[in-house]
Amino acid sequence: MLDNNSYSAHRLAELVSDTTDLASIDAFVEKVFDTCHRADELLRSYYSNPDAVDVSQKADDSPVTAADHASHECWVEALAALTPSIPVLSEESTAAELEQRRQWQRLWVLDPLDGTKEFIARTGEFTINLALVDEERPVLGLISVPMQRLWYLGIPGVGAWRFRSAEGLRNPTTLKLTDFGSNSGVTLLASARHHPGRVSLMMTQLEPLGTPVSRENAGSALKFCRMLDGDGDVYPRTSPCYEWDVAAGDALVSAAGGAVTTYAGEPLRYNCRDTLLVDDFIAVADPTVDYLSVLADEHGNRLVSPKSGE
Ligand SMILES: Nc1ncnc2c1ncn2[C@@H]1O[C@H](COP(=O)(O)O)[C@@H](OP(=O)(O)O)[C@H]1O
Ligand SMILES: [Mg+2]
Repeated sequence: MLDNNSYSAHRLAELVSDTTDLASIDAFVEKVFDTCHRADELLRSYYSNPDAVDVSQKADDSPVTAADHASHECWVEALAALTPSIPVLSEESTAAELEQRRQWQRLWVLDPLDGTKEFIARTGEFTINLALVDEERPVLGLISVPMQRLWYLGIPGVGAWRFRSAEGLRNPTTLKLTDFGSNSGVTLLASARHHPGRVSLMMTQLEPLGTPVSRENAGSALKFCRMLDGDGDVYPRTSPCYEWDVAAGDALVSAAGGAVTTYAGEPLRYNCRDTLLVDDFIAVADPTVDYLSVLADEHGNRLVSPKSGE
């Protein structure tokens, strides 16, 4: 599947070189997919048995369920076996487990269940996000969509693909954002929960770049997947979110020829601050379109803030 001869593939091979018995990056990806199968099954089994979901509130008042914890345990155990020297930063890691994280140059960034509110509300719009980060940048991103039985894998500099989980590594669809061409309109990606006033302000700002401006809703990291499917042009984030919500999508969109940047046009950097909240960002399918000229000011600040439009 992969071009194992490219520079990025060699670099990735080096990064995971403590993995034993793996002849190629394909073999490595296959092992990751084995775990994905198991975690997907776990999430689907909780999803079909709401009585077992057991919702509680975290310190930041966001919900967490038995499904988040089960997926976390599944991944942490599998990644420890696959890449013993690469630590895991998960949404469900404890503070003690993350105490040394700023010293980690290379790490897995995991959201074992992104879209917990959607999972509880039974919209099906939840994902698993996994990224391998090296020196503050993602070098591999995987988003699993358990209810659609799809996996999206991106390796910047190598490529991006969508797989049907039933087929594993066989018959991937290559994802190239440039293949979709341009039409006259602009489709903005947002969550159904995102504030309508804020989203409509941004839609008005986008009008100089093409009309009609339309909105496509998708929860959590599914916004990245919709962009990779050719169903969205721009995903400007207006509300806070964490590194595990974004790192895998960043790798995937970049690998497919799009871009994810701050509002100053800089790449996002991971695991390099005390906070795990990610910088405000904008993901775009076509980096030649100057979205920042209408969505940011000359200092690189977004024009629509979390309080705008309320
Ligand atoms: N006020 C807030 N602060 C930080 N992160 C937030 C937030 N509101 C939503 N999020 C993040 O956004 C994710 C949902 O994405 P979206 O808003 O695009 O649908 C949540 O993922 P989890 O469900 O994994 O907690 C959560 O991490
Ligand atoms: Mg989560």
